[in-house]
Amino acid sequence: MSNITLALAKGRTADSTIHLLKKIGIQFQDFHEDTRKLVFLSEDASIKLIFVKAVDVPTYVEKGAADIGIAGKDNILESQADVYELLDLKIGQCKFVVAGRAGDFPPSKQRLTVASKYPNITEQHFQKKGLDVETVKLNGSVELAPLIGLADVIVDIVETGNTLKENGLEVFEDVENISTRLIVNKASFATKSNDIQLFIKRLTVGLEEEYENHNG
Ligand SMILES: Nc1ncnc2c1ncn2[C@@H]1O[C@H](COP(=O)(O)OP(=O)(O)OP(=O)(O)O)[C@@H](O)[C@H]1O
Ligand SMILES: O=P(O)(O)OC[C@H]1O[C@H](OP(=O)(O)OP(=O)(O)O)[C@H](O)[C@@H]1O
Repeated sequence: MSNITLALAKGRTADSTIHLLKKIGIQFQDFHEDTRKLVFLSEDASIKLIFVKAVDVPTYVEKGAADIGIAGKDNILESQADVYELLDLKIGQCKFVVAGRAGDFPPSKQRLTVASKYPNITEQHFQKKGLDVETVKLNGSVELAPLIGLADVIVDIVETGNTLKENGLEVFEDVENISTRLIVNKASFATKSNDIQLFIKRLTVGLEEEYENHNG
């Protein structure tokens, strides 16, 4: 019987996460890149995996529908979920930045309008700086906002920097480093302590091995 339910983010980090789990001996036989299936049982029957939209992982874990979640720090921060964050899997590394039209920093305005997929992170960042901003929540293609006058700046993820560059934008300020993290439901951490600690230990060893393989 499976003891732990693990919510895993669909999308660009899923394959690397599945690969890491495989390395520590947790395999899902019927999992493949294009699957439409949402629930999987590991071959050793120790883990039930639910495959959910990245932004929803913290919700599943906070509500206890999953004991453990693997998701980006961006979605964990934005959700403000009351969960334990216990491990950095170093997958999906990127960063949050404030960006805008090249050469336009600081925009000559009293109250900035900021477009972002992440309104909570945006407001917290500017609040810390003592700046009152108007936040416009978008669901994608955020880089468009400063180009057509919807916002003065954006708060978004940058990985290679290609999207900013191709749209004539530049980084004004770094906000936070992002990577894939392991989160745990607070009640599960108490009631399933042994199973969860063992899982974390196996993952930690797997990550150390990956690190050693990459660094000679
Ligand atoms: N270049 C990147 N852009 C966005 N997210 C990235 C990038 N590189 C790594 N990530 C990480 O990958 C996670 C999942 O990203 P992905 O774009 O697949 O999900 P999503 O945001 O739910 O997708 P969608 O854009 O379809 O809503 C992010 O939460 C983030 O932690
Ligand atoms: O620095 P880069 O390597 O160019 O990556 C950053 C881009 O990738 C993400 O967008 P995504 O592909 O998720 O599309 P979206 O605009 O629909 O969110 C992010 O929101 C940036 O737009």
